[in-house]
Amino acid sequence: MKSQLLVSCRGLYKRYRSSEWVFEDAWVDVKQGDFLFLLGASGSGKTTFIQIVAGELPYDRGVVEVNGKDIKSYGSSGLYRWKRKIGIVFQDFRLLGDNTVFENIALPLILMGYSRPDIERRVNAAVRLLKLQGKEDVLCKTLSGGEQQRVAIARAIVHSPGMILADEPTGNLDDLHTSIIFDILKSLHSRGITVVIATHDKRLPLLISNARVIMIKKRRFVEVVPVLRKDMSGLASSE
Ligand SMILES: Nc1ncnc2c1ncn2[C@@H]1O[C@H](COP(=O)(O)OP(=O)(O)OP(=O)(O)O)[C@@H](O)[C@H]1O
Repeated sequence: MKSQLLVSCRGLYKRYRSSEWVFEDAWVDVKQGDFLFLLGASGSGKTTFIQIVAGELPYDRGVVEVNGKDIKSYGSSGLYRWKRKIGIVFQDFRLLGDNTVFENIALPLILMGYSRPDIERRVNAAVRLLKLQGKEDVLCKTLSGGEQQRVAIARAIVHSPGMILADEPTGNLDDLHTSIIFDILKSLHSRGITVVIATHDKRLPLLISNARVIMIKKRRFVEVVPVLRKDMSGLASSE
């Protein structure tokens, strides 16, 4: 069966105001069921790409199709429906420090108008999945970095998105916590969720068999086929 294309990015150009191009004629796609790593040096455009796919950032030229339709042609209600299909783990977590773990995870459900019993059921399931039991009433600002990371993932998946976009989901974590986060991401992927991970850490794709690896090089996307993965060693010198 042919995999469905979730994201098709063709000839993308993006720059911020009058600065240098971040993307220049960049092409990439994300298929349903992918476990995809987006690798690139700091400043190469990983966060920019995630924000464009999430419909949060405009771009200059090219086509970015999500679910078969140019994201620019979605009205506000179409964009809202697309956003409900995805979950984003932000690089800086974007948690509300003075709110509890439960409240933070519940936030997207409240905004989407879920009923109170549904919110409780879904948040409790996410809490169990992310192994946050016992922390529900703790203020987020008092959590460790690894715990905050897990809350950020729980909040991203609580509405059962079809795709999760995670920006440096293991940045600043030690190897043990990195492997805990990856076990969780693998488990989400095995439930059918498409996973896209942006990272500068070229060791991470080695944790997942059959992962797709896309590198950002010279303002374009370059797919690294498994047999050529030794090319990833050149990441540090990429632009
Ligand atoms: N709001 C902004 N205004 C102006 N320039 C920006 C803005 N956001 C990002 N940039 C620039 O765009 C380029 C790509 O940034 P981006 O954050 O997408 O890279 P990144 O690969 O995610 O980096 P990192 O790994 O350090 O987070 C960088 O040169 C950055 O300075």
